[in-house]
Amino acid sequence: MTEDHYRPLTAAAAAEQAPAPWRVVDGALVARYRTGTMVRGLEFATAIVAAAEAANHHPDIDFRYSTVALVLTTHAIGQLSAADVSLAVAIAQIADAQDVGWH
Ligand SMILES: C[C@H](O)[C@H](O)[C@H]1CNC2=NC(N)=NC(=O)C2=N1
Repeated sequence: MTEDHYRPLTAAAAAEQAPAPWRVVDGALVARYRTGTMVRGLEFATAIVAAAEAANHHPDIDFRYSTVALVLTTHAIGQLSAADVSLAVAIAQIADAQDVGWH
């Protein structure tokens, strides 16, 4: 893990760099996606876990019948880092690829 990977970020910087629907709440990046069914939610979560494993950086996942909600923060430094933004971007790309919305 390079130092840059866990480069600390201010809430403002993370909010600016993370794509919709990600936003900063209480010092963490959060997003809630509407999957519509738990089956699609599992497909979405499975792709998220693959990206998390590849990055060795993991979100908290709240997996429900029609939504998947996510929280990202860097436990190793107890605050937001570049790794959180990077994974948020990857998850937003997975959502786009799977046509998962958030409204
Ligand atoms: C040893 C391993 O690199 C660490 O435990 C990783 C795993 N995934 C992680 N995920 C998150 N969100 N924060 C971390 O600090 C973190 N650390």
